[in-house]
Amino acid sequence: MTMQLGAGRPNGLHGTIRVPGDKSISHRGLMLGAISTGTTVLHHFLTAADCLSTLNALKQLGVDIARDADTVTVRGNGRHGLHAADQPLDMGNAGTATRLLAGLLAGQPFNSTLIGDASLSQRPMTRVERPLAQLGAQLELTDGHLPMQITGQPLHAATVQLAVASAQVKSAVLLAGLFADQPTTVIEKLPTRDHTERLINAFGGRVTTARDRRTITLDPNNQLSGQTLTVPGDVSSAAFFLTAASIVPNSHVRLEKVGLNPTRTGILTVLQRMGGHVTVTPRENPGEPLGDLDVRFAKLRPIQLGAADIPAVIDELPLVALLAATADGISEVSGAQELRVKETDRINTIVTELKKLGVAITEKTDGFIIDGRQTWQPTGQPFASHGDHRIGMMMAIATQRLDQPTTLTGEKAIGISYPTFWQDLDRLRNGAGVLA
Ligand SMILES: O=C(O)C1=C[C@@H](OP(=O)(O)O)[C@@H](O)[C@H](O)C1
Ligand SMILES: C=C(OP(=O)(O)O)C(=O)O
Repeated sequence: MTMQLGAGRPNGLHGTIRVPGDKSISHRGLMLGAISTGTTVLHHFLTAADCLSTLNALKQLGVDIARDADTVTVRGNGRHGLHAADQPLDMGNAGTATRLLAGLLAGQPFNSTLIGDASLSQRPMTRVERPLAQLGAQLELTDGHLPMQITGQPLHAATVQLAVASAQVKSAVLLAGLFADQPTTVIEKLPTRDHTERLINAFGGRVTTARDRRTITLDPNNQLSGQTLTVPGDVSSAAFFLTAASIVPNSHVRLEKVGLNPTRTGILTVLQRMGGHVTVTPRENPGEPLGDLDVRFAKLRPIQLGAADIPAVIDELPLVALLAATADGISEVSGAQELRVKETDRINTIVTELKKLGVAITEKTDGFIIDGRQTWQPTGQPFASHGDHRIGMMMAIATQRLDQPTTLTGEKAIGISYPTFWQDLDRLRNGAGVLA
């Protein structure tokens, strides 16, 4: 499918939006609700394809879940209440859902099979199989990938040192650890998003993080109980409009009620370091930090990012590339080899798409180098998502700087994480609720 995109607006993008709920928190809220006693209500749940894969898988496991617009009600089955599914669980495109569920299902008294779409079936699963095996889990992969057969086992305590900086792997071990006989400790390579830790505690569990921010211990001895919470806006979705307003002249955009968990806000640090004009107004919120972001067009400086910077900005690196493509100098991103195993090889798809804009970008094994001083000279080739939601949205944002219409193929992928992306973009193009 090909979509026509209008030329950028000379007056830029204007207005206020509230982006949909956080994808990471929506997945986790469902899973923890499912094994809690009592009812969990998630307001501002992300009703995108990835989170619906989690919702449907949990229904297949015997959980009663009702959805009314973006409010989801989960009637928890308690710690020992999940049932075997009679069909394989189809995780669609969702890496997070697959890895977290692998952890949750490893310690159940029944077997499960996980499958996924073509992209997910190429993503590495040994990264969860190995650490979970240390707790006694039995996962059988297909040449390191999906389909995954899980033979439910009683799990035991372990201290697990992770080989990759991945919140998905950490969370898989913690969710499995909820079903182990003794406390589980996970030692991360670098601190990664801590939504699982915060949410387990919010549901009445007990997770502690040492001062090094990398050593996390879970005590499995508490029954979780259902909660009512409002999912913060997804900072990874807000990042598209933070970028748009920063690179399209004359823009001024406000993003309300965005999650500002410091393990996720690398894009704000990047924008500040590049000389972007962003103001953060925090709001009171239990559990997860929240706030409003006000952003205006700015002339940007180049930036250098290394391995330690990557986890807090991992999903926003396509946008870092786009920001760098407008900056007054040479930017470099290193230590980002994890991008090669996302929905696409994102290093390759970023480079391929930005080259179509005439951007001076060089591919490295673990990142890219971009000279933003060169004027963009679009080649006229249609832009492509490559089936990757974040690549499709990055290019839709890039075209807001162009003064001619363009086309995008594979736009359907955007529904994986941001089904209302085009409405929000149109709203800002039309200057809805214009700001001074
Ligand atoms: O835990 C999560 O919710 C996620 C963690 C990240 O993956 P890794 O932890 O594997 O890097 C991120 O890319 C993904 O979009 C969501
Ligand atoms: C990498 C992503 O998601 P997942 O790993 O859950 O497919 C993403 O949303 O950018």
